[in-house]
Formats: sequence, C-alpha cells, structure tokens
Amino acid sequence: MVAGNFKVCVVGGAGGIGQPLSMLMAMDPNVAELCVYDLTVSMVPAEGVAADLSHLNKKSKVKGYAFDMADRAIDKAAECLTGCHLVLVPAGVPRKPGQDRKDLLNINAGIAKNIVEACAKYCPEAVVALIVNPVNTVVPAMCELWKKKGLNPCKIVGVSTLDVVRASKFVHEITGAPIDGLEVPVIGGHAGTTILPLFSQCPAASAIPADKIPDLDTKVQNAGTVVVTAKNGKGSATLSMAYAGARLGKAVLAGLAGEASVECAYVASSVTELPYFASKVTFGKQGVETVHPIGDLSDYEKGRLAELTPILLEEITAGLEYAKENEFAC
Ligand SMILES: NC(=O)C1=CN([C@@H]2O[C@H](COP(=O)(O)OP(=O)(O)OC[C@H]3O[C@@H](n4cnc5c(N)ncnc54)[C@H](O)[C@@H]3O)[C@@H](O)[C@H]2O)C=CC1
Ligand SMILES: O=C([O-])CC(=O)C(=O)O
Repeated sequence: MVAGNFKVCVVGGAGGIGQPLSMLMAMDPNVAELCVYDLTVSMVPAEGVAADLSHLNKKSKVKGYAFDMADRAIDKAAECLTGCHLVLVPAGVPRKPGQDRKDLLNINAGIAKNIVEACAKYCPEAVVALIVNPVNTVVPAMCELWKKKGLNPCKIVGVSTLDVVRASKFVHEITGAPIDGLEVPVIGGHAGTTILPLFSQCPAASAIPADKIPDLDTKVQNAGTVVVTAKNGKGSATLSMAYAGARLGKAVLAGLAGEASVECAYVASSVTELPYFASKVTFGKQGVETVHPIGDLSDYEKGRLAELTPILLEEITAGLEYAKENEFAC
C-alpha cells in the first residue's frame, strides 16, 4: 500500500488533547502536512508546538497558526485550512468536577461553529472530526448547519473512539484475553447512559458472567468522569483521548488512501430511529462510506438501547434547535 500525502489540521492543537494528538498525527506516514491551529492565548503557542514537532524524523511538514480569540476563523484560517483532507477538532472547554458534558454546550457550540464554518469555506471536502463536547449535541448542530450550505453531512464525524478504547481495555483487564484484536463496539452517543458498549459482540467478553455486565457497562459510561475527578479541576481525559483521536484520524486517512477501515463513530445515521447515532463506520476514499447496522443485541443491551433513545433524542434535538437558530458566516 503506497502511503497517502494528506494535509491534516488539528484545531486546538496546542491544548491538552491537541498536543499529543498533533504528535501522533505528525508520525502517521499518510500525513504530508500537519497544521497546528490554536488561539494566541493557548498555554503554549501553536507555533512552538509546531516547531517542536517539526524535528521528528517523519515525512510530515508541521506548521503552527495562532489567531486572536476575537478573530473569526473564516477571516483568518484560509492558508491553514485550504487543501485539508482531515480536520481534527479538540478545541473547546473541558469539564470540571460536578459538571456534565451538556454544561459545555453554550461555549463549545460557538467554538465549534467558528471552526466548522471556516472548514465549510476553505476545505468543504475534508472530513471534520469533532472531539469537542458535548459530542451528542455539537455534532448534530454542526452537521445540520453544514447541510444548510448544501454540503455533504457525511463529512462531519463525532469522535466516540475513546469509549471503544476504554471498553476494550476493561474487558482485557477482567478476562486476561490478549489485548490485540480485542474490540468492544460502543454504540449510541458519547455521554452517560447514551454510551452503550456491546459486550455481547466481543468474543473475549463471553467469559464475563452476565450478572457482572451491568457494572462493567456503568464503568465504561463513567470512565470520563473518573478522569475528570482524578484531575481535580485541571481538565478531562487528554492523553487517552489523543490516542483514541489519532486512531480515528489514522482510520480516516487509511480510508482516503484506499485501505477501507472500520471504527465506531457518531454520525448522521439511519440504522435506528435516531438521526444521529454511533455505530461501526467504514471509512473509505470519500470519508464515511458505510454506517453499519448495530447487529444483534443481548436482552440487556436491548433494554439499554430503549432507555437511552429518548435521552439521546433530547440531546440531538438541542443540536437541531441550535442549527435552526444559527447560520454559518460563509
Ligand atoms: N470526544 C471525546 O471523547 C472527548 C472530548 N473531549 C473534549 O475535548 C475538548 C478539548 O479538551 P482539552 O484538550 O482537554 O482542553 P484544553 O483546554 O486543554 O484545550 C483546548 C484548546 O482549544 C483551544 N481553543 C479554544 N477555542 C478555540 C478556537 N475558537 N479556535 C481554536 N482553538 C481554540 C484552546 O486555546 C486550547 O488550547 C473539550 O471540549 C473536552 O470536553 C475531551 C475528552 C474526550
Ligand atoms: O469526560 C469528559 O468530559 C471528557 C470525555 O468526553 C471523556 O473522557 O470521555
């Protein structure tokens, strides 16, 4: 397989997730150009992160861009975004202890819109992977605004890979089954009970007694909160998120390069009654190629799906409302 020569931008690239994510993407043989994009107020200047990464002995050329908070990306980010094949977006405010992901909507939806409207203008063919929370609402909001511009909503992808990474790790820890190839699909959304790990679809998890599954399910749902609590007001998951985001980013680029790859992601969907839903997705030459059906569920998982559906619908509806009340500047 010949490696691709793709241009990738990490927006929020000097942040907690952004720095390690930029590093992992700079190491991907499919990346020819990497843009590290952040605000001038970031903890480390984006140019500094880029200068640091530019010394890795990898083929990627790395450049940093920093903009003022008051700048609109649509006015400033032409050079940075033009020609991008993939834009990864870990820009936004993380949770503090006691907060719910939903509490971030007001501030983070505005940040996401500022970025996604610039992508609509400068790289409308790119896959735009949104890590910014609350994913359950921000993704439908940005996708509907994207559609209003006549663009293909399949280009907007909500990153829920960390749930798969966590569920798979927990099954490995309990069963001792080899970690390589151990994969628990996680469907639904990316917050609380909307996170539904499908242990019944992971052969290694069949060794776990049925009465232990609800606690394991809850452990996956609460894993983000465990990190928020342990970081004690200094942010949420960054390193594991960067690992998971790079895994998704690499799958997208592999697909664009002609090697179709499957990852769970939260996307516009018709596999359930909900218009946005996380399930397995095949990434191919155009980005999202196939959104896979959820497959067979255990009775427990069926019950959980019924329970999460109205909750996720409410969070999606908030996104649809946002898109009704707002417009892209372009
Ligand atoms: N989808 C998922 O599974 C996960 C999502 N997250 C979310 O990712 C987001 C980022 O988290 P962290 O990296 O920990 O936060 P952070 O605060 O460390 O970094 C965010 C970066 O975004 C930058 N930024 C803010 N507004 C911007 C704008 N308009 N344009 C460009 N850059 C901008 C900031 O300057 C900062 O450098 C949060 O919303 C968090 O909730 C975090 C973990 C997992
Ligand atoms: O918990 C948070 O706020 C960050 C996040 O989405 C996760 O770690 O899954």
